[in-house]
Amino acid sequence: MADFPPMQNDLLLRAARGEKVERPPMWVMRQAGRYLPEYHEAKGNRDFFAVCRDPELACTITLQPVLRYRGLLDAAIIFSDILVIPQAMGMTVEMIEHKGPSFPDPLRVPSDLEKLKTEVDVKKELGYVFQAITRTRRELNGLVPLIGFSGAPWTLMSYMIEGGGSKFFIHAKTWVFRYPEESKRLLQMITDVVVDYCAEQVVAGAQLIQIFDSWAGELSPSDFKIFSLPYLRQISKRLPEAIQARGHQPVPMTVFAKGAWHALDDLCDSGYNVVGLDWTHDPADAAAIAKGRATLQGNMDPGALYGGREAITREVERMIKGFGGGKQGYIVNLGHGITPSVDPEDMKWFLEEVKRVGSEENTVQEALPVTLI
Ligand SMILES: Cc1c2[nH]c(c1CCC(=O)O)Cc1[nH]c(c(CCC(=O)O)c1C)Cc1[nH]c(c(CCC(=O)O)c1C)Cc1[nH]c(c(C)c1CCC(=O)O)C2
Repeated sequence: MADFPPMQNDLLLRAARGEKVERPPMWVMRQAGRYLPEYHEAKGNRDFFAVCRDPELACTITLQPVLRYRGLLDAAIIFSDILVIPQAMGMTVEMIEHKGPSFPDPLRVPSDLEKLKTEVDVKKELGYVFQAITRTRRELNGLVPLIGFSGAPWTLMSYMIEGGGSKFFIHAKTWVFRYPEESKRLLQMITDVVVDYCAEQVVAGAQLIQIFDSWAGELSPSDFKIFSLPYLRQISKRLPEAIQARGHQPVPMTVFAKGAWHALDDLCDSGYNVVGLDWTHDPADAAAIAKGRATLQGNMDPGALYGGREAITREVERMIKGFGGGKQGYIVNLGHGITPSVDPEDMKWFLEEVKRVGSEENTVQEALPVTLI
């Protein structure tokens, strides 16, 4: 077992486990990316997936926001992409500048499932991710915990069928409604790979795993229960077992099902320590539904970062107070990834304001008259 440096800041891990903390930990989805000039400098004109496959470069880029916002960010998230799983399953994925991911040969009919590998050796196909994780965990030297991640089965299935981003999800919806059994077969194939992939990330040094179901909101509430939730549950049940089978300790797990506001109650009982929220949730309403069953993570509208300092301060205060001050069961994040045109100084202001407001003594709960508690 790898021997990593002791942690200097484990706020994220304690909050994820539901412990009381001095202030809510904070990190930002897509914190390593295009809004940072140093990202463009490190990437140069290399292909996006070539950068993902270079552990040294992936490590450098992962550390960039943590070093720039030193003392503010409480976690690093490994620089990679959710689409490395379709690649490991035998599909070609290209990242096209200013357009996004593109699959030249997507799955269009059920017989296309035969094109996928039946057995995926994640160590062989995705070894570069594990190397990047181990290297980054060492380089971090205990500064903050390192988050590993995977796409959720439904989101990955959608990409594999659509062949890229989509407006109407014509192809993915055709599968859901015309080929439900074959859809479930594909979801199961992906789930099996996700479990192995995440377990190996933990073996390599990841200290928390987040599952991104970025397209969960495309499913109706009843279809979410059929085509997404069962597989998310399978992951949260099987992943700790898979980690233990490899002789390691399970780590906290986060589920982020964007757009699935209707499923919050179910997600709080789905075996994850943390439930990520997008900005369409009202913080106090979400906390009332969660009732302490899971730590909540989120959820400022990423667009508020375009609003200037006053707007950022207002939104940070509203968010943290809405989550009851955040000293238990809460992790600060945006409601989705930070966008490429955000000014890094505005991101800094956001983080500083979170630290200020999150460190305040008077949380909503503490301010309640003693007789009410
Ligand atoms: C849906 C999804 C993808 N990738 C990811 C998701 C889930 C999160 C979400 O919903 O936003 C996850 C992801 N992608 C990336 C990370 C790195 C770690 C981090 O969060 O800092 C993470 C966690 C790097 C990236 N992934 C990508 C970039 C930009 C690549 C570039 O042009 O340099 C980065 C830094 C490319 C990517 N990758 C993907 C898309 C749609 C795109 C293009 C459009 C976009 O950037 O939003 C698929």
